[in-house]
Amino acid sequence: MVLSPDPRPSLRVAVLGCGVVGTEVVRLLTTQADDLAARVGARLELVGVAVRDVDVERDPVVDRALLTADGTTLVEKADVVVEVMGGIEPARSLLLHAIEHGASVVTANKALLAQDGPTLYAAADAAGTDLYFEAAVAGAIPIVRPVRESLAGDHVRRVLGIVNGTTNYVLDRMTTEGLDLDQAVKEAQALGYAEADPTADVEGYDAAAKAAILASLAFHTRVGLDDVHREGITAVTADDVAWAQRTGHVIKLLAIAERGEDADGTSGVQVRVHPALIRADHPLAGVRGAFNAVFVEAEAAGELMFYGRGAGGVPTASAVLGDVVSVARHRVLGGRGPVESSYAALPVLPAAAARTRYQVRLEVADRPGVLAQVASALAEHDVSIEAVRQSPDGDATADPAVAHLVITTHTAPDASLRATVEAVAGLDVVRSIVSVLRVEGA
Ligand SMILES: NC(=O)C1=CN([C@@H]2O[C@H](COP(=O)(O)OP(=O)(O)OC[C@H]3O[C@@H](n4cnc5c(N)ncnc54)[C@H](O)[C@@H]3O)[C@@H](O)[C@H]2O)C=CC1
Ligand SMILES: N[C@@H](CC=O)C(=O)O
Ligand code: NA
Repeated sequence: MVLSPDPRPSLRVAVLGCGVVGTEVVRLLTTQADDLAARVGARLELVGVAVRDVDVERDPVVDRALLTADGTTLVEKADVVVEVMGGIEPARSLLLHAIEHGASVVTANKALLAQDGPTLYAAADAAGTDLYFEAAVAGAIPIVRPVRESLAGDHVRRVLGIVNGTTNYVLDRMTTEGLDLDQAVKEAQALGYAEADPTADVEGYDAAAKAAILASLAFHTRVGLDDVHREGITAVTADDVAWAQRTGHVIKLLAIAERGEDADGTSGVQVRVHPALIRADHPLAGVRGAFNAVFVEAEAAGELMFYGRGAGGVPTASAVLGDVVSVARHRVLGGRGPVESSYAALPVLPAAAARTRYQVRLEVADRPGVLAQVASALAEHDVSIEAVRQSPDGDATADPAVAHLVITTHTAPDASLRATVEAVAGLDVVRSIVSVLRVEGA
């Protein structure tokens, strides 16, 4: 029997990078080829995969004949370029080159978008092509599209969530299995969750990049990596994790982007990433392993929650392919996806403007009147106490002259809370401040 050729046009797809995500993108492009063709209205022809070293042993799904070390030439012959190599260069130059040659681009590269998104947007705008990046924030979870498109008619007030799978996995393993940070990071690397350099995860850079991207989309304002207040999880100890549990909390690395006001009344947005205590019965506390969850609070829509797999090659490839189908459809049917929206240009406020609560653990002299001194230091800074707890039996320090206090404050500006902790640390009766953690998600 002679098969008649497929009458549909075809689009040439190039993939840059063939690691954890790239391999799964190639697998989906190959194994789902017929369904993708039906959904797009054109066959997606994989014309090449750019890698550093073509001789490295790879998953058999990747046809060796398609490998090339010359990404520049590859992108010149593609209609759609998928960038999953990570890092700033050469990813940035290759994407710009691809766009200049008229390609639509899909990237999972949050580091690049948070550093130089506006350049990529401007290039895509000038060339009349698409720039899509669903996989760059919270892996498989549809969150970029909902914030960029579905909520385009609403007024977003706040975005709060867990957007880094590696640190969530690590904190979860520390909480449930008592692993130390290094052991848990090694596991996350083996599972394909961690960035090429896991420092990006544990120091909060990856979450900060995602927070910057979400804030830019939610508030129609350019927010870059440097605008995000960032604290990672390296200072979180096993003792912090145990104390969190004792006080009915879990520790999560949170990304928070919200509208707010500075001390002088300036309205703007405040974006931060830091570990925080969350009440054990809060929905975010139940986000386990490498899963992510993002809450979006919008004026008309109310509260929305997005939950799913935030890391890993297979789930992330799903988000990449969703974007590939979208940009490919635009090439077949005409039209384009959204361009950059930064018209609101809101001021980005410092972390000091954030309103939050603190839980402070401190060691004090175990004698009458100490609590009153600590309480009055807080009151002088207008910080009120929600709860005070003394170390329970069996957990007191070995020295009977020293007591362990856990103070949880009510909400106050971060700047006041910081000043309060400094004042408390300076009291004669205070031996040491053991830890200071924010409490979120009241
Ligand atoms: N692994 C995950 O769970 C997720 C990763 N991402 C993002 O996806 C991108 C890729 O991540 P992974 O696949 O995990 O990284 P990976 O390190 O496993 O893969 C990157 C691949 O790109 C190749 N590459 C790097 N520089 C190159 C160059 N100059 N020329 C040719 N090839 C080059 C590397 O050799 C490697 O094979 C990154 O931007 C990452 O942030 C996004 C969401 C989830
Ligand atoms: N390293 C990232 C991968 C996805 O973005 C993470 O752990 O979340
Ligand atoms: Na996503």
